[in-house]
Amino acid sequence: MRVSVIGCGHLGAPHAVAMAELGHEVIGVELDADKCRALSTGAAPFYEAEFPELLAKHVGSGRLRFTTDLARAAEFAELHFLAVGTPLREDGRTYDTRYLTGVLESLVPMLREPCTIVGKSTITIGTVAALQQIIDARAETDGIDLVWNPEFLREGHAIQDSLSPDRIVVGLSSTAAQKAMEEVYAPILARGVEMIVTTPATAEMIKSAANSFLCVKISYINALAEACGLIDADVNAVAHAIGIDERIGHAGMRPGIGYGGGCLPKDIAAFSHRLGQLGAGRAQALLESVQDINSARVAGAVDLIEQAYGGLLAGVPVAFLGASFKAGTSDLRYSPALALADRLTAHGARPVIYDPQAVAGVRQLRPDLICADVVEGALTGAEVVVIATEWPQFTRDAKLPAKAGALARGRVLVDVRNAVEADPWLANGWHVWQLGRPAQHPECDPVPASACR
Ligand SMILES: NC(=O)c1ccc[n+]([C@@H]2O[C@H](COP(=O)([O-])OP(=O)(O)OC[C@H]3O[C@@H](n4cnc5c(N)ncnc54)[C@H](O)[C@@H]3O)[C@@H](O)[C@H]2O)c1
Ligand SMILES: O=c1ccn([C@@H]2O[C@H](COP(=O)(O)OP(=O)(O)O[C@H]3O[C@H](CO)[C@@H](O)[C@H](O)[C@H]3O)[C@@H](O)[C@H]2O)c(=O)[nH]1
Repeated sequence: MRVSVIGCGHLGAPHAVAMAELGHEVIGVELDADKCRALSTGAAPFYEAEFPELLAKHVGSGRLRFTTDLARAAEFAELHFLAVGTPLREDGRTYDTRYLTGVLESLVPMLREPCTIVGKSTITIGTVAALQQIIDARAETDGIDLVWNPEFLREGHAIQDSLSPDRIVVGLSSTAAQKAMEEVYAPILARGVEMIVTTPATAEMIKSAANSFLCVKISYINALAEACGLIDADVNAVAHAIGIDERIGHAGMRPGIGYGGGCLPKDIAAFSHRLGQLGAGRAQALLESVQDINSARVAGAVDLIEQAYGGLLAGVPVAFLGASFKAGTSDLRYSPALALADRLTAHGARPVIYDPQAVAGVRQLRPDLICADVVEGALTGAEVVVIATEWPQFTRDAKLPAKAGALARGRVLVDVRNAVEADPWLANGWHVWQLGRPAQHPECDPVPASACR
């Protein structure tokens, strides 16, 4: 098929590449000229595994092109994916849909043939009906169908999730639209992936419900981490043990400093507000308490760092490892790691940030923060080492404890992602602190933490 992808960011660019990999002719439309230029030369504008290779392959073959000119897409494609951003408005609880409405207001009058417009951006309940009105008012030809096809990809797994999704959800209202969706996803459907064909309203609900449930799970284990901290119990052991029951599962049960990123925080905020508007007060109250738990995580991490250091943090040099909102991405949107760096700074600490993929982004976004180009730069002279993002370079490198020991002044490791394997750190004389777990000490483990101070 001839396909366009309008908005080539963290969702749209991998989706465009995936569509080319499925065999379609693809034109990506990206408003940001620098990003568009980079993509056109096969250069990835952000870190995402497997993306650069497939981008170069399909730009090279000519099957995938990028432009800033929407008119080229209007003329070329029989199916248009919308993948522009839907950030929160300043009120912090409703989506700003101006990018979606802007694209539709421009695109629809340019269309000369019947075609399918497929929304992938995340929206709230009732938005498709409002967007349909734009099409009805501006279309100059019949046969323009609007479908909502929410996306479930995770950053860091964007290619894999696009090519092998768990399910495909399509909210639509015509058989022509259903045929178009079956055609564009045919190679995936042929592998047995289920396509859930439903109404636009149900598709909107499915996406909001999925992301908010992920938040519920994360906040549940994080609330248990708080409780474990009160009784010297081990939340990692709790998560492991309860997750063996397949009704609970291990996925999405890693305790830490809370969910961040460009999706979960905004999506649960918008969904809970919308539920309130719709009169679903109990569901709204549930999601509000999930958000409260999440908001408290960063402050809890500062308390743990103070406890681990054994005093106030004013003037204390901290090796701050990690800045992106999770491992596997350079994305800094709503990063709990950056929020923690800010809070430590507000307590007078002196964090020096190192991240394997996000240092350039931090320097651009937050020139006030101090960054190091290499991990050694952050470690040198540190009194405390904080693992703020669970990159395997920090959590699985057995040589890091000795390297850190040679460069740092203190031997205090605080892992606010509960992801580190403690043994190599303990063997190198480090004290290891994690959220909702008893501290581990080199000489006197398994004696309770308080006995070591
Ligand atoms: N990031 C993810 O993993 C993910 C996953 C599922 C759903 N989503 C949803 O997808 C949407 C996009 O998210 P994102 O993370 O890719 O955002 P993003 O900010 O990375 O990308 C959006 C892109 O759209 C471009 N754009 C804006 N207006 C445009 C226009 N008129 N024409 C062409 N391009 C335009 C922007 O320049 C930007 O590059 C959001 O609704 C988000 O909630 C994102
Ligand atoms: O057990 C866990 C899992 C995740 N997180 C945190 O939760 C946030 C989100 O993680 P993840 O869900 O992996 O990242 P995203 O790439 O933002 O993906 C989510 O948001 C996308 C945008 O809507 C959806 O498409 C995906 O299905 C959904 O997982 C990050 O800060 C993680 O560190 C935890 O703290 N514990």
